[in-house]
Amino acid sequence: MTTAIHFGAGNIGRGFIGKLLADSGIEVTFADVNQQLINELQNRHSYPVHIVGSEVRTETVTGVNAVDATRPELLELLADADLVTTAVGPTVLTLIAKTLATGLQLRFERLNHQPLNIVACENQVRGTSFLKAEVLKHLPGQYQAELERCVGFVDSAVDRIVPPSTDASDPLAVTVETFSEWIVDQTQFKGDIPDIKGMEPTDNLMAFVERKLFTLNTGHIITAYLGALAGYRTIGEAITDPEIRAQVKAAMQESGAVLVKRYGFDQDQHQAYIEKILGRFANPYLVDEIDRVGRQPIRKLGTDDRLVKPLLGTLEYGIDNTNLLKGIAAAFFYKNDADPQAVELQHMLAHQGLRVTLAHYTGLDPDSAVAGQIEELYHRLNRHFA
Ligand SMILES: NC(=O)C1=CN([C@@H]2O[C@H](COP(=O)(O)OP(=O)(O)OC[C@H]3O[C@@H](n4cnc5c(N)ncnc54)[C@H](O)[C@@H]3O)[C@@H](O)[C@H]2O)C=CC1
Ligand SMILES: O=P(O)(O)OC[C@H]1O[C@](O)(CO)[C@@H](O)[C@@H]1O
Repeated sequence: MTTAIHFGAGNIGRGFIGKLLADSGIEVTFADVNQQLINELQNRHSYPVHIVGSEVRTETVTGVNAVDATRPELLELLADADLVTTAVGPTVLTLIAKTLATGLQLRFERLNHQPLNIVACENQVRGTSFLKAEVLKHLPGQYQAELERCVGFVDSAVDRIVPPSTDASDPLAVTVETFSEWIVDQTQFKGDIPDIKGMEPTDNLMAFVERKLFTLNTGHIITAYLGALAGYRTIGEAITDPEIRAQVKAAMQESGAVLVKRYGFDQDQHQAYIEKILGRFANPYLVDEIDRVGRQPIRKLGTDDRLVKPLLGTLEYGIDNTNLLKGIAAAFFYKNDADPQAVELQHMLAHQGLRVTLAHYTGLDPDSAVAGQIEELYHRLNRHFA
């Protein structure tokens, strides 16, 4: 039987990747640091997934186990596993890299030369390649050739909206939308590509990664920041505001024009993809807090992330970008005392002003025309919502 270790028994871990693996007959062990989740999974070996859309149904995932990610038992499991997946968040990849390297060393010391594939399922362009670079920092030099021979680091794109569950009666319950898409780079596997229903191999991953991040995530973050400014609490509330919906749609069309130009997507199909995403944001059965989608604004303002990368594409191809610029301006209003990045952003903004803060976190030239436009839009939004 194929065995998989999945790092992160959170929303995507339980509601998406772990479920697909278990449904495909793979023996899944979740590795996490949340003791309550670990205990519940070890006791019950199963959990419910509420799938909500035009129909609502509950499926039960069975036959799963859990291990404390800080315990040596995990290393034993890594020494034998066929597949490792993660859904822990990009910042935690750096932390689990050391554990992975130690497990791989044990595997190689035991002369296990079976192929192992590792797939990071994060909102990050080529997150698995990033993880590989982190693992290599911790793996002694004599094992690195073996790693290249036997371990596939497979980049992927993941798309399913899974907010924290509102089912207070069960800590393992998870609520997911009907839609799901998991696309993996077929060129990076070692050995056979595992047969997992719902995992789609492609030889053109970057097109799909950028399509997802710079459409769904771009639209989502702009919904969150404009929604927060207008005083809404959830994405569903914000996207039903006609003005916000129109701006979010226009921003996705701006980034969409870049994607169509860069990857040759069919224009009409891409428009339908945008409409479908707007419908997903408005899913009345999902309670998705603006603070979940807006979290870590500094990461999201990064040069390669969902706001600035599409903007740079519009500059490259000479495409209109008014709504993307407005989305970036709106990010500077995002306040959340529980989010250290939101606090840091506001602190710098208050002390250094918009241009310097913008340039610092986005990499944009503070004297560029777009920086000037963002500043102007920032002041306009300030006046509008004052
Ligand atoms: N929730 C969503 O709708 C989507 C999320 N994603 C991405 O999936 C990733 C995970 O997101 P969520 O599942 O929403 O987050 P989450 O916070 O629900 O789950 C993360 C899990 O990782 C665990 N964790 C933290 N540190 C760990 C460590 N050192 N070792 C092992 N486990 C550790 C946490 O305890 C938690 O259970 C993120 O990269 C996110 O951007 C991608 C698509 C959709
Ligand atoms: O998980 P992140 O990168 O913080 O961003 C939240 C985004 O990820 C998702 O959870 C899933 O793609 C979206 O709902 C949202 O745009």
